[in-house]
Amino acid sequence: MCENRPTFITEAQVEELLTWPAVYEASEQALQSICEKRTSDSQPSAKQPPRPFVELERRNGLAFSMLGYIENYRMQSVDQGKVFDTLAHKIVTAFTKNGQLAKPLPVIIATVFLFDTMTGQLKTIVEGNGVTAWRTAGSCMVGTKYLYFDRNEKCKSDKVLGILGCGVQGRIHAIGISTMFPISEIHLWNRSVAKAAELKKELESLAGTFKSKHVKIFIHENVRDCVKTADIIVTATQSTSPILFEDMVKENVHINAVGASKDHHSEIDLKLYRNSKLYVDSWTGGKTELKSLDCPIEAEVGEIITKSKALTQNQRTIFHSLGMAVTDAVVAQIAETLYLKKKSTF
Ligand SMILES: NC(=O)C1=CN([C@@H]2O[C@H](COP(=O)(O)OP(=O)(O)OC[C@H]3O[C@@H](n4cnc5c(N)ncnc54)[C@H](O)[C@@H]3O)[C@@H](O)[C@H]2O)C=CC1
Ligand SMILES: O=C([O-])C1=[NH+]CCC1
Repeated sequence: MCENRPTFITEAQVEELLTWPAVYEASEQALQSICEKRTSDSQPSAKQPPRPFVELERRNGLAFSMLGYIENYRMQSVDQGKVFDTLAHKIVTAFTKNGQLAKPLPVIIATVFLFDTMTGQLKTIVEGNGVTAWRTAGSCMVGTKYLYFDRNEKCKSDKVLGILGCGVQGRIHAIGISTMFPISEIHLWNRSVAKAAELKKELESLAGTFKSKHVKIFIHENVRDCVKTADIIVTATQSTSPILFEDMVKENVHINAVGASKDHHSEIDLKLYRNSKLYVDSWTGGKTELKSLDCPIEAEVGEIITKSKALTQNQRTIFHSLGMAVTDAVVAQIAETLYLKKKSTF
């Protein structure tokens, strides 16, 4: 049925093509697109149903599917003046024993399929682990800007970043946030200190590319020491019980909650949730995947961006990033657009 074979974009190519300004811009558009309330004609719009999960108990495996359509969005840093629309489907598998294979594989493997929005034909397959990592950091960067840096004047100078969990997500959030925002100190904690030490080394080698040129990096043996001076915290572990408690954090802190396993809210103690203002990437995700969290949700970040809801000043904020199909769609779209541009110049 397909006249041409789909284009295939590898993880290595994704890494080469993506840039932080483009991912930030795309994530901001995606977070606005899902807001039900329209505040302007230029606001992008989108559809993304809740994601279905399939468990393969006997194989220690899990699969879920994320389908999304986003239209009327712009990415000036990718293609000036172009109005994009993207239909994408990401399939994620998580097989917990992959690391123990003779030839180890990542536990999580994601693949994004991009379809022609005029004909519905499959046009591009993008290996999706990099897309997932960059787009998750992209959402948290937008959350950090609107929920923290825009909060009040006190938030404008150099800030301290605390990273809990130094795996794929902890790493990419440390890099993305320090690239886009004035971060003077990065504090790292991981269950095994060796992994935090590895990330420290990598961040030191990248420090010249960060917004603050003299960033200092520290590793800690416990969470309390890691977060005690942090203005912005990222939780990116698979902890099934709370690791972050209210008496550990500063009054005005902003927390990006990324990790946790099946129970999306297990990293943060309930008292800290209840004494913070809780924001989500999407109401759909919040209402389904945070159903068992006994704490009210204030708003979607998109509602703050579009000003359909006001942000209360001087508050502690938690941004719960659950993951959205449309953020995968826009970041895969950056990769496809830049890949085809590069190919056409050869
Ligand atoms: N919100 C979103 O959109 C996304 C969320 N995630 C979630 O983020 C989390 C991290 O994912 P990755 O960085 O890809 O995984 P990873 O395996 O690369 O890193 C996970 C880190 O968590 C730590 N960890 C594991 N169990 C722990 C425990 N019980 N207590 C404390 N630390 C523990 C490990 O030491 C490791 O450094 C996962 O829960 C994953 O499901 C992943 C992708 C997108
Ligand atoms: O949104 C996403 O892609 C994921 N959330 C948890 C693991 C991957």
